[in-house]
Amino acid sequence: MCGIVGLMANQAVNQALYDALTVLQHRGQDAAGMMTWHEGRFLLRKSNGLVRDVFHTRHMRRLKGNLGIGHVRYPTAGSSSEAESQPFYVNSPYGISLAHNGNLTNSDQLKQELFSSDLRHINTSSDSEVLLNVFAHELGKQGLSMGPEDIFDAVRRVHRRCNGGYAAVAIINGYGMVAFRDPHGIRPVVFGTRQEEGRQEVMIASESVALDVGGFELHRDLDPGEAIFVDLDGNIHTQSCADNPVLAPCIFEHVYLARPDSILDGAYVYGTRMQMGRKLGDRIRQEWPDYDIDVVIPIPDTSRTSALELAQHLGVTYREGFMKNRYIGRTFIMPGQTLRKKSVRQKLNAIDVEFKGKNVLLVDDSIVRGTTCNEIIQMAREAGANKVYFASAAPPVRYPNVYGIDMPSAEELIAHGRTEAEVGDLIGADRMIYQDLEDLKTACRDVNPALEEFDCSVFDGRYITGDIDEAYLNNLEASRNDSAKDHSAGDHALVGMHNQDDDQDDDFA
Ligand SMILES: O=P(O)(O)OC[C@H]1O[C@H](OP(=O)(O)OP(=O)(O)O)[C@H](O)[C@@H]1O
Ligand SMILES: NC(=O)CC[C@H](N)C(=O)O
Ligand SMILES: [Mg+2]
Repeated sequence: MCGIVGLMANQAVNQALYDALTVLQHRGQDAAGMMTWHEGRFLLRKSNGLVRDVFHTRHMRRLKGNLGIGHVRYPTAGSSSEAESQPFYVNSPYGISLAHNGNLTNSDQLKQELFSSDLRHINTSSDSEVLLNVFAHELGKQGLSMGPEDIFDAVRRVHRRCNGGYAAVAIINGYGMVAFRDPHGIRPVVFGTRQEEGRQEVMIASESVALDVGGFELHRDLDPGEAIFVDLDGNIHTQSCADNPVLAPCIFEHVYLARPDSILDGAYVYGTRMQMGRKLGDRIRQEWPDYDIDVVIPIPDTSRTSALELAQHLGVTYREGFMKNRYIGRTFIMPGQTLRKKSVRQKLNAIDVEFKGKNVLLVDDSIVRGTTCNEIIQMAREAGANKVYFASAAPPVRYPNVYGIDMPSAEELIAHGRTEAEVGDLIGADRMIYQDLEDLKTACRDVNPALEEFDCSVFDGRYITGDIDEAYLNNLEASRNDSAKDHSAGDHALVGMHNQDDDQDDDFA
């Protein structure tokens, strides 16, 4: 769940892209990058760190041009090295740069094909470099003087070759900006426009909040399998490029990933989270009619929306019993369990008076590894709570994610192979309440009834792309579990395959 953005404007795009990346920061905290296009040349700045740390004034000054794309990264493949941060670039055909959110599930096979049939070399272990090269190869079949139809044909062939979840935005040198979404629409991508001195400017982004901050009017989401091409005059062309598109967006975007003020596939995330709170309230009423909860306390940030609605629905007092350190980012998307665990205590602190002698219901949006709830329950007890109940606005997370969320290992998921009550015991809760999966889906459909299907694989183990088997999951677990990552976390100092520039002062200044 990285964040992507692309902008075709009639003025310099660097600041607007920076602003958009800042509001997409919750989708990736490991690395950030921006590629602009100016007078037939690509200009790149990318590095590890938050947006504010990666782009300094000297970089911004050099990111010239009226066309550009940007990326914030949360790795799901390869390493967290700066060399695998995005956007990526290939010189042939035309010169293409691409930023990707998601995860390809057949990237090993594609890499092989790229080498042996397409005569292309992949220099990193990133699946996004694979996606770019497949796109480039397919585009290369079109020859010179391409039109929108040729680009859509290339995307059609990308869909036939690539499996998994992907939303991507790209610049084609001399032609314009392209974006496409996988045939299940697993990862989100929207587009919108604004008028600037009578001319249309177009932004494409993972979430609508990026458009809001730039004053763009949201047109719509890309449909599953659809591509959009914006030519250099700002004209928009769209086409469905998949053989059998079926919208099945990742439901975890609504649970946790997206910002509540985003509208994804026609549903306000704020609204879907409120509905999750109501449904959870209904479940408590049903299964625990004589509940003795004195106060409902959310685990900031993401659970706030559903916890408030849950409290109101049950008629119980809602209190902000944990204060969040605003300078610590999201802990779930941090690399490594040691860092995640340490960060929970740094991030959240209890206000004792809200706990002392009370039966508290702590509400989180989801429990994944159990890092947060373990610490939080202890903190509630240390603050003097009488009983500590725990509710999750999502069902138990029991299966790995293969479409762009870094949950590679079933063994690391606290609910894997456990009942709800067993999880409650393990985290030390006096009672445990989980959302029901059907209720979660209904919560989203209550906001947009057109949403029929979802990717719910982390909850039900059903992988919508149909290509995930035991062997794939075993391989993923072995290569990406926490200890495997610790081993490969060595020295990622960049030795300079990319980002060379002739003024050479920037990286050393
Ligand atoms: O069971 P775990 O492995 O701890 O994962 C789940 C927790 O992680 C997320 O919080 P995070 O701190 O990432 O972000 P937030 O501030 O947006 O809630 C999520 O909101 C849960 O609180
Ligand atoms: N979270 C994502 O969307 C990750 C994109 C890509 N798979 C990477 O690892 O860089
Ligand atoms: Mg949280």
